[in-house]
Amino acid sequence: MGYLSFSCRAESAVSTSNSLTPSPSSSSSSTTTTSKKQNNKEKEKPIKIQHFHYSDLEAATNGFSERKLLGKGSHGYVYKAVVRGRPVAVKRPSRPHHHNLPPKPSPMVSSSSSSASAPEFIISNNEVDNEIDILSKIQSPRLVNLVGFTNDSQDRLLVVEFMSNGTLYDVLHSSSSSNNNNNNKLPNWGRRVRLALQTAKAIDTLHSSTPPVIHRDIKSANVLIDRNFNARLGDFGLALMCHVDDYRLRSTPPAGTMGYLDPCYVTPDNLSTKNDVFSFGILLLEIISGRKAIDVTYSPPSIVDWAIPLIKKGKLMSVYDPRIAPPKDPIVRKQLALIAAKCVRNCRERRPSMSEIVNWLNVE
Ligand SMILES: Nc1ncnc2c1ncn2[C@@H]1O[C@H](COP(=O)(O)OP(=O)(O)OP(=O)(O)O)[C@@H](O)[C@H]1O
Repeated sequence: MGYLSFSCRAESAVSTSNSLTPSPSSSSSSTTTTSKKQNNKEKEKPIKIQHFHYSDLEAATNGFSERKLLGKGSHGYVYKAVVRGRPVAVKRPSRPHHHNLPPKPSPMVSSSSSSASAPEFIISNNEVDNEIDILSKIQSPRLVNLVGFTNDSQDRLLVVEFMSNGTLYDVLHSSSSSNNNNNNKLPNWGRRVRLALQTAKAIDTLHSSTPPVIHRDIKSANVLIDRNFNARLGDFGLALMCHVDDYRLRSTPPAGTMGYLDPCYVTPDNLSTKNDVFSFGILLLEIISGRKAIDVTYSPPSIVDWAIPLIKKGKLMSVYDPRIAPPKDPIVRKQLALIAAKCVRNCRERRPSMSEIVNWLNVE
C-alpha cells in the first residue's frame, strides 16, 4: 500500500520536479515519446532469427579485428558489425589466443568458490548455445534480442542487437573518478528511476514467461543502453528456463557474479526467481549510491553490508550518491532505499516479486 503512494508521488515528481526529470541531452518528453514509438515498432515487428555463415560474419567484423571490438566478457569477445543493413553485436567465444585484453570481473560458475579470482575462460559453446536457446523463445523491447547465429563452424557465433550507449555500469561508474567535471554527466534521479524500472521490467518479462526464465547474472554490466537511452537486459549465458528439464536444473551448479550473487543460492535446488530479485536489489543499491557492488577501497567492501545497516538505522542520506543531490522528495528517497532493502532480505520468501517491484517503481 505504502508503495502505491510512492508510485504516485514519484510519478508526479517525474513530471513536475526538475530533480527527477531526465537530463536535457535525453529530454524527458521527447525521449519518452521516441522510446514509446520505438518500443511499439519493435513490438509490431518481431525479429526473424537468421542463420548466418561464419565467413559472412568474419568479413563483417574485418576478420574479428581489434578495431571492431566492442568489449570482452568472461565468455569471449564482442564485435560490432553491420549485417544486412542492421548494426549488430557479434559474440565470439573465447580462445586463449584472441586479443590480449585485461580480464573484467567475471561470473563464477559455482558459488561454492569464495575466491574472487574467477576463471577467465569458463565457457565454450555451451553458454552461447544456452543464450540462443533462451533468446530464440523470448523477445522483448526490454531485452538485447537475438538476431541470429552461425551453425556452420565449431566457433559458434551469436548475433544480437547492437546497443550504442554502453552499459549501466559505465553510466554509473565511468565518471567515478575524483574529477568533479565529470559529475555533470551523471544520470539524475528521473533517469536513474527510469533505468531501474526498465531493468525491473526486463526481469519481470523473464519471470512471467512460460516457463519462467531465471537470468542468474543480473548486474549493471549486463544492462545495456540502447540508442534511445533505454535500458535492456543482455547476456543470457547463465540463464535457466524452469520446468523444462528437471534433471538439468537439478544438476546445474549455482552461478552468478560475486557481489550480486544471492547468499541463499548455494545448491541447485535453491534456484528461484528470488535469486534474480536479490541481484536486482544490489543493482538498485548501485543506482542509488553510485557505489560498485564490491569495492575494496571501502570498508566494508560489499555494498549490501555497507548500505543495509545504514538504511535500517534510517540514515538514508548517507546511502545516496554523494556526487549528485539526493532525490528532493523525501518519500521517493525513503522508498527507493526500502525497495532495495526488501530485495536483499535474507529470507527469500519475504523478498518481493519482480512484478511488485515494477509496480512500485512505475513512474511512467
Ligand atoms: N549488444 C551489444 N551491443 C554493444 N556492445 C555490447 C553488446 N553486448 C556486449 N557489448 C560490449 O561487450 C562487452 C562484453 O560483453 P559480454 O556480454 O561478453 O560480457 P560482460 O557482460 O561485460 O561480462 P561477463 O560475460 O563476464 O558477464 C560489454 O561490456 C559491452 O561493452
